[in-house]
Amino acid sequence: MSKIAPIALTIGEPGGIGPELALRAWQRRTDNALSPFCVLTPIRILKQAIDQTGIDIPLVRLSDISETATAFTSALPVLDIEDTNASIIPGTASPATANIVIDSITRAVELTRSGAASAVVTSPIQKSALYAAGFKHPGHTEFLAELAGAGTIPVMMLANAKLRVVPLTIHIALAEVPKQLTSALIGTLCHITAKALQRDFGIMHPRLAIAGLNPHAGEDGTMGIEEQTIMIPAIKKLRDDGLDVIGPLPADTMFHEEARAQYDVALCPYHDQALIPVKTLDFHGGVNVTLGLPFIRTSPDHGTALNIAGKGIARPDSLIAALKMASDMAHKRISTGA
Ligand SMILES: NC(=O)c1ccc[n+]([C@@H]2O[C@H](COP(=O)([O-])OP(=O)(O)OC[C@H]3O[C@@H](n4cnc5c(N)ncnc54)[C@H](O)[C@@H]3O)[C@@H](O)[C@H]2O)c1
Ligand SMILES: N[C@H](C(=O)O)[C@H](O)COP(=O)(O)O
Repeated sequence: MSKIAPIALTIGEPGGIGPELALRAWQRRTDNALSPFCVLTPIRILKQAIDQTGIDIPLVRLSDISETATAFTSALPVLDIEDTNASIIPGTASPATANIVIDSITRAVELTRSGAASAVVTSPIQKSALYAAGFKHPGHTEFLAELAGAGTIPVMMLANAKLRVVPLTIHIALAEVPKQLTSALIGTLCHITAKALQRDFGIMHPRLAIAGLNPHAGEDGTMGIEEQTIMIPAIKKLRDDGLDVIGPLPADTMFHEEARAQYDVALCPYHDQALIPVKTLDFHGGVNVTLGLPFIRTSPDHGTALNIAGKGIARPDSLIAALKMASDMAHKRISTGA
């Protein structure tokens, strides 16, 4: 298999489960055949997680990310981020550590864009704590798009072995959804999704299914008109462009097993419509991947889980799945030259 550069893993919210999951993932590196990764963080955050959880693994401070592969066999590699020395309390998210969280993401993107890292894998952030510190982006997805440069349109996709979903609108109030859902938005996001499924997931003829916004996909315009005015014209245009698209489908009946067999990805007008089925079908196997970026980014599908942070009981499955997906994507891009 081709060799890839190391994966850059961000620390996420230090008071959440991110630090202990990094320890656990390294601990299970051999069983899961994980590609070498390093964590971008002040090392004391991982030392504290070791003390608190009892996950007793060796750490090694790198002077350069290129040392990751050699170090990875015997210790978890750590690349330093400037410390604010703010105290960290497991189970409490704090704006005082926002600079660490943001620097870790920014540095991971720099390393990946320069080719020193093959992918960014992000640990969960506590959005409210970052907002309190002045962070202006709804989440990673939008922040990464800004770091990627003007004109980047990021597409959030969550995937597990049973389902792939894309929310067409992301972190906005439900009342805003009908205002932001346009034919142009649907068209653009469907094209980005189809291209990414071809390039990174080996699905050469992707089948897209679009969920309606209203109950029963509007019941022919009697329960809402957005299907008629926005969604059906967008789907017609996408078919004219050569894409395999069905919809708008009633959202309540498109996620059972036989229905899921009809498509490769479901695109849904709003966040919860897309994320509830995927997280319900397989929470611990889910990965959040951002399509449309000029670099690879994946993430576990769960959040900071403050209620269990520091106890050593958080499951690393989703982080491991995210690390594996990032590595698979990087290998595929090398082998196909894509
Ligand atoms: N990629 C990200 O950065 C990301 C993703 C989702 C949520 N979040 C943020 O996380 C914060 C908390 O969100 P939430 O409470 O809705 O969701 P959550 O995923 O943090 O927690 C939901 C439930 O699942 C459990 N859980 C989560 N991960 C687990 C794991 N690895 N092992 C065992 N149990 C686990 C938690 O204990 C909790 O009971 C919010 O600020 C949210 O915005 C961030
Ligand atoms: N919407 C995602 C979820 O609920 O899993 C999550 O908040 C992550 O968003 P970012 O990757 O943009 O931070």
